[in-house]
Amino acid sequence: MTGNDILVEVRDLKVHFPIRRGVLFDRTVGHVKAVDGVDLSIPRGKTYGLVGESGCGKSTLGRALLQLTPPTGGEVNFDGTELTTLPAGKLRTMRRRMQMIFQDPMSSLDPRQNVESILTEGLQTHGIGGNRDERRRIIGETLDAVGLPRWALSRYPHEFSGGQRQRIGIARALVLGPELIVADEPVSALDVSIQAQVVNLLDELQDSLGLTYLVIAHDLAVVRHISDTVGVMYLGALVEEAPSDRLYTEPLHPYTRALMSAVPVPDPDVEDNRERILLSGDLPSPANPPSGCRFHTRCPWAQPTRCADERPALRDIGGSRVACHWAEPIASGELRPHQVRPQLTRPADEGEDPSVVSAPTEPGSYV
Ligand SMILES: Nc1ncnc2c1ncn2[C@@H]1O[C@H](COP(=O)(O)OP(=O)(O)OP(=O)(O)O)[C@@H](O)[C@H]1O
Repeated sequence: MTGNDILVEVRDLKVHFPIRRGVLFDRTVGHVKAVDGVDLSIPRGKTYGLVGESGCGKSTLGRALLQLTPPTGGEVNFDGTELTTLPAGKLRTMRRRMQMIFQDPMSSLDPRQNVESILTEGLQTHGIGGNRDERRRIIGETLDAVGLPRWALSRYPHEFSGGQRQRIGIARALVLGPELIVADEPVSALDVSIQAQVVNLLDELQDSLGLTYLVIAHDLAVVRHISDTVGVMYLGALVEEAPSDRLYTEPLHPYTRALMSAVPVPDPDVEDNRERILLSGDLPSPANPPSGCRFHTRCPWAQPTRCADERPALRDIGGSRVACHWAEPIASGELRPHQVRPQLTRPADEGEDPSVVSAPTEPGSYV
């Protein structure tokens, strides 16, 4: 097995949810294009971090990858098997190898089941562990792996802290011996002090068990340290994908640059002088995405040509994949962001906060 052995390959994946209206006769009046043409691959034993703001389609992509939400189009290949056309019975068998960890362990764990029952359920469903002793052995090893004591078995989810509950969630996935784990916001419901422990646990488990991860997070800091590759999503599509270090040190897509510029830096001197990129407007609706580049309505570098009418493909630029027509002149500084004018949000005599500025929305020019 090599680092380039691809475990998961996603091609042109689409998930379009129908928008239905009508009381007597249901009719489809449009579609929410939650995922709209995503290509990505994850080598075995590696971590792919997926980031982007709320509503950009991260969770839907994770669920579609595991076929928990049926894709509308595209392909998902898992270890050589195409999942989108797999008969239901075979897909159920395959599920053991692909597990999910959720954001809020409290809502994903049944409060009426104790830990032993939670962990036994999956083993029984998949016919793992021939008898009670064998199942107990597997469960005991899994508890050790996630750092939970044996007495946890007889306890219920509400008797644990948030961090311990997430360990139960991880144990529930792990007990089946999966190869791929999709972790959807695995630490965002936890106290900051606990987040690092859970991230470290995921890291250790990957090392000891050779797991492959898709880690979904809106927080760039969470994925940075555990990801080998990071993909940035905007309105259902990847806008940039790069090796983790490179993405953070050399973001190329204007949206990635804006996300990075919002992350505070601990060094006060750097913090005072760092570039901050303001995005104008809200995230457009995935039911009615902008034409051309979906980011052009908020992009500080948007140009009068191409951006509004030509959807940029993800293309290779020195080891990153970037979906921007103007990535090279932006990176070189030849193309500059539109100036952020101090434009007050309310008339001056209404007691406004003069520090509040908004970026202009009209496209600028090549300078
Ligand atoms: N079952 C569904 N039916 C209709 N629309 C849906 C469904 N699930 C998600 N969506 C819509 O798809 C879009 C993407 O949602 P998704 O939850 O995948 O985004 P996300 O990036 O994971 O956001 P968050 O971090 O808030 O979960 C959103 O506009 C959401 O409202």
